[in-house]
Amino acid sequence: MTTSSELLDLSPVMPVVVLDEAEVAPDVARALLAGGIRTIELTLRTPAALAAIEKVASQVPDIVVGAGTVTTPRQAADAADAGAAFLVTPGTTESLLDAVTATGLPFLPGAATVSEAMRLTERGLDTLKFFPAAASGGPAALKAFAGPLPQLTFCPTGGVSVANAPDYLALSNVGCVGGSWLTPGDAVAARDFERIEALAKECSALAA
Ligand SMILES: O=C(O)C(=O)C[C@H](O)[C@H](O)COP(=O)(O)O
Repeated sequence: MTTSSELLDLSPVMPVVVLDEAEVAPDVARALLAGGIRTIELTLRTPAALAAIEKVASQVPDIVVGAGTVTTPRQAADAADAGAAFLVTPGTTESLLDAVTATGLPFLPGAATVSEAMRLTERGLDTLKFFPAAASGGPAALKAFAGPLPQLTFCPTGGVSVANAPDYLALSNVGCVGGSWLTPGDAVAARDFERIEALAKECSALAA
């Protein structure tokens, strides 16, 4: 996997995962894989995140592990050092873009408006995260983006569910959707990997 566009082709849903304990990360990744999901975005929202990325990268080589919630240049470098294979940012600033580009990793920069998407196009980028998707207009907004900006492909995230994912996935400019519902906090805390696998199966059956 060398490009962000290939990243979106791996699974119809990119799990957005928040972990409080790094130890559980490999089993969460294995449950997702068993359910047919081939990517995992571990968000840098918790102190455990970088260690979790390291563990998945070294122990579960069949899943493509990335870092999400990358909001500072330092986090971009730290995630790359931890072994992240891709980076995801909720929004973009010039310094953050410089830092994620410097890692050499594929990345999904966040945009919520046409102007933000156009600025990223000026930087040579064509594969973006649309965040917060539901609050920014949902599928109707993305469908409208495709008129003036048909060259862009999005991963909408934020308020996406198994129920509304098909509405996004049916659009010409959506490669996959992202969401946290595959790995509910209570399922992770209870080590209920069967539930995570079942949620992953439901997602991998969605048509991309
Ligand atoms: O953490 C980030 O980098 C984000 O940009 C936000 C997450 O992708 C969304 O918060 C997930 O949204 P839900 O699936 O609605 O829980």
